[in-house]
Amino acid sequence: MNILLIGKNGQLGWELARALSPLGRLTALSRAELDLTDAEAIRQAVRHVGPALIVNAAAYTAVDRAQQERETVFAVNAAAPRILAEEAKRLGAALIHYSTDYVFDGGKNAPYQEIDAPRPLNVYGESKLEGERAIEALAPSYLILRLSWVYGLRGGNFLRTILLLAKERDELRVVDDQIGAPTWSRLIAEASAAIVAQAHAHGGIAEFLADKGGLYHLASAGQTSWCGFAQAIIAHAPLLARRPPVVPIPSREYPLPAPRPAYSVLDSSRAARVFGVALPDWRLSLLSCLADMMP
Ligand SMILES: NC(=O)C1=CN([C@@H]2O[C@H](COP(=O)(O)OP(=O)(O)OC[C@H]3O[C@@H](n4cnc5c(N)ncnc54)[C@H](OP(=O)(O)O)[C@@H]3O)[C@@H](O)[C@H]2O)C=CC1
Ligand SMILES: Cc1cn([C@H]2C[C@H](O)[C@@H](COP(=O)(O)OP(=O)(O)O[C@H]3O[C@@H](C)C(=O)[C@@H](O)[C@H]3O)O2)c(=O)[nH]c1=O
Ligand SMILES: [Mg+2]
Repeated sequence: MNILLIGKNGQLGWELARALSPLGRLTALSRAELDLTDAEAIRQAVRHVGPALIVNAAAYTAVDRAQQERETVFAVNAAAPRILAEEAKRLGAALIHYSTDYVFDGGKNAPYQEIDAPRPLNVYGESKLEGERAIEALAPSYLILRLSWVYGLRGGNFLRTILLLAKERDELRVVDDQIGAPTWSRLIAEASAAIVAQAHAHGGIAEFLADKGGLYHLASAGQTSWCGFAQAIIAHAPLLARRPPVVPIPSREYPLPAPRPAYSVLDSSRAARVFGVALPDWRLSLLSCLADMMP
């Protein structure tokens, strides 16, 4: 099976390149090799590879910068997925795409299900929702996995930021009124690969996802605040020379251009039921990830 992976240098893309490689002949492209703001380049790349499966791990993910760069954000997060959906349809290929808990407004106080109505608070979330809707409208065989608070040892993410700040600051001040579930990029990639691997028994990936695909939530079990996440990182990161205290603060004391949902825990039970993939509690995964920092 030919697999086309887009966004191979992102935190999730890097893990997907590893996790998907046993499943087929993988062509993995970086931004330098395929710029998703170039519609014609997307069509050419897909037609050149002729994949049975397209996996899109690329996105515009700078939530605050996105507020000022609406046009580029929508090109990458909405227009590009639309083109991928059109091309997947044309080839009879399956499309796997990732979305975010930031499609929700945070007004709920129980885990969000796939049937809950999205209402994004920021440009990033709006653009990701439009990308979802384009795929749902156009692709006959697709899987959209909505993720939350993705971290890993590579790329820009909250865990890496906290490890850097621990070296520089005597005290960290982190918001404790935004609740979600930190999710390790490696486990998302492995769960994605496990779903793809199930297609063998179901007549191929396009047939499998035409039947069982759709929109699914996939995040760690449990929940915490960014402050709770930061405290766990500082407590358990190996080889830290200093472990400064992490002080809880309200979001109003950490003003940012983009509003964020106060609550965005995802209910991932549908993915567990249909595909048998369920991620462990966020603390357990964090410990596995931190253990990976050891030489
Ligand atoms: N990070 C998170 O907390 C969350 C992420 N998600 C979703 O998960 C998916 C993966 O995100 P993640 O790995 O964390 O994000 P990263 O920001 O780590 O990676 C995104 C990748 O997309 C690439 N990219 C950006 N713009 C373009 C472009 N114009 N053309 C081609 N490639 C481009 C980046 O390239 P370059 O390396 O050059 O910058 C980068 O490699 C995305 O769909 C994201 O929306 C969902 C929930 C949470
Ligand atoms: C570094 C830092 C952040 N914060 C706050 C700011 C913000 O409200 C919250 C989260 O920080 P960040 O800006 O790193 O996280 P953010 O970019 O909002 O993360 C989001 O990224 C996108 C791509 C997603 O899809 C989401 O699931 C989510 O992971 O923590 C502090 O309070 N103190 C600090 O020292
Ligand atoms: Mg960020």
